[in-house]
Amino acid sequence: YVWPSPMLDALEAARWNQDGHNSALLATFIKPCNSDLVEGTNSGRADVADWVRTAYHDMATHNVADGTGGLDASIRFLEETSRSENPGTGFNNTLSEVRVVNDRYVSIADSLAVGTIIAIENCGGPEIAFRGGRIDAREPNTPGVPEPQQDLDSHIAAFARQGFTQTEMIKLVACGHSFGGVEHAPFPEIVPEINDPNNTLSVAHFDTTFTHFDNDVATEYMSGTTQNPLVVGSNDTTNSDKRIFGSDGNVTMKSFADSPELFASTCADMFARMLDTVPRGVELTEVITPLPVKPHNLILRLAGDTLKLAGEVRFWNMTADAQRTVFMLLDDHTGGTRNVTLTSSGVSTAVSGRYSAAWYTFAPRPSNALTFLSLDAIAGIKSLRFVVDHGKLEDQGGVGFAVQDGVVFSETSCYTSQHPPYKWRLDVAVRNGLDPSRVFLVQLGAEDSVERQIIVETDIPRPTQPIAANANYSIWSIEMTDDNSYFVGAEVDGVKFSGNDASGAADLSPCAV
Ligand code: HEM
Repeated sequence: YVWPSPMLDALEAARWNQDGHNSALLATFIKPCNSDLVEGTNSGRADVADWVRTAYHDMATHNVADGTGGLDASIRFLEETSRSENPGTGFNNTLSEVRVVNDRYVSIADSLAVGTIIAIENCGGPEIAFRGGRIDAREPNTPGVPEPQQDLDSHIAAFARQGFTQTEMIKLVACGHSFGGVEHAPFPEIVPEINDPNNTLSVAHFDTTFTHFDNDVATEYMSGTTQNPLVVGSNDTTNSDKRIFGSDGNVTMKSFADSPELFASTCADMFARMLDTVPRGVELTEVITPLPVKPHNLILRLAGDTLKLAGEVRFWNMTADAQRTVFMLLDDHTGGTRNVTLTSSGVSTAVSGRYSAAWYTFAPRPSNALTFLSLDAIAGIKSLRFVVDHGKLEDQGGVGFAVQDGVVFSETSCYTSQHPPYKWRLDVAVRNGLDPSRVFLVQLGAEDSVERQIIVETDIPRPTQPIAANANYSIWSIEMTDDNSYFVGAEVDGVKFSGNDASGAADLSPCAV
């Protein structure tokens, strides 16, 4: 895709900025892979396993016939987590963690999907294709998660309802049960208390490497050494993995035991299918691959006769190198181009360090604070291009990286009271000649009644008399009386955009009296 595209940019960031500079912190929960931030590292549980199981239980309500259910974060509803098919604390723990990437563009369901992928990839697993665009359910789905005491026919029927054949059932269960195990508290009939200080919740694991993705679940099963509590449990009624794994005469499990590569590639496909099982009518995006060059968190504001620009750019598949030179070319509205040398600001990694990305800040010198580049407000700015080591021009195939300077936050915004009753004024600078059909504010972090982040827009009334900010911009103002933060947005020729510059009473200077 072509940058900027707010939703794809946000999904791409959640997916690929996994660890290090500007990462969304998802990876910190599963680093190292035996961490369980809620239950504790010696609990016998692990966040990676909880996330994978949560994704499956959320999806497992899907019905291919009527299109209901699927990966839609309906597992967040108490009505679902209190069902006997969903025992344990793992679902709530998972949601509280993966929601760090949930925002106005990344649904809770997308957070669960991307969290599951990042967990698997960083704990020994294969790379998994991620698509975004899941829509969070408004209400619980119909029950239908398989349970261990059910017979093989019920499981074949349940997976068929979810859209999977019997062979795919064997594959998906083996892939999932590469992680984690069965915990005593929710399943006392399957697992006794173990009384082990390194396994305080008494979890009987599916294989000996329960925090790491590998084919041990299959090799141990085929060699007869498995301790999988759903295979060798003392009560055969709950030995569902035994029935499922053996249901094709062990053909699938043998192929997995024989080839770790086949197991990994099969699981990459099966996990992607699981995560992409969504209610009918939901349209997922293309597979989100990393943009080779990606501007990040651009902030543009007007201060008198200058436009102030801050931001960073990320170069994919690049490691840190102090000798490297990176230039940014800023093309303005008058045909002029300014050349700025950028400063390295950090490195991020993805997929357990398989990929690195180098980040550069637009700030003229290293600084902890937001340091802005000052641009002439009359010439403005149209787009950015980049050149690394005097080499190839990075301009997205000629279109450049478009920057909108038509509607920006104005630093004349100010407060009269930063405490209840709040009183402040948000000023937006609109470039003369742009003629937006609307200028509005977008409330940061707004949620609807079922916790879905939503975009709440407040229109700023068009001024009856233009108030000039300088020769090229006029001010649109709105009086505010709350303590929320807002982005500035506008609609021009039917196209909506909104900035990254959030402001509230707390961010402003006092109004002149
Ligand atoms: C017939 C189908 C299945 C049955 C009967 C089943 C049963 C179970 C049971 C009883 C547990 C223990 C949960 C606990 O102790 O709280 C469990 C854990 C788990 N299941 Fe399944 N499962 C099935 C399919 C799947 C699938 C398809 C996946 C994912 C692809 C999956 C992933 C997991 C994971 C990762 C855990 C470990 C959770 C943890 O340790 O916190 N399961 N499963």
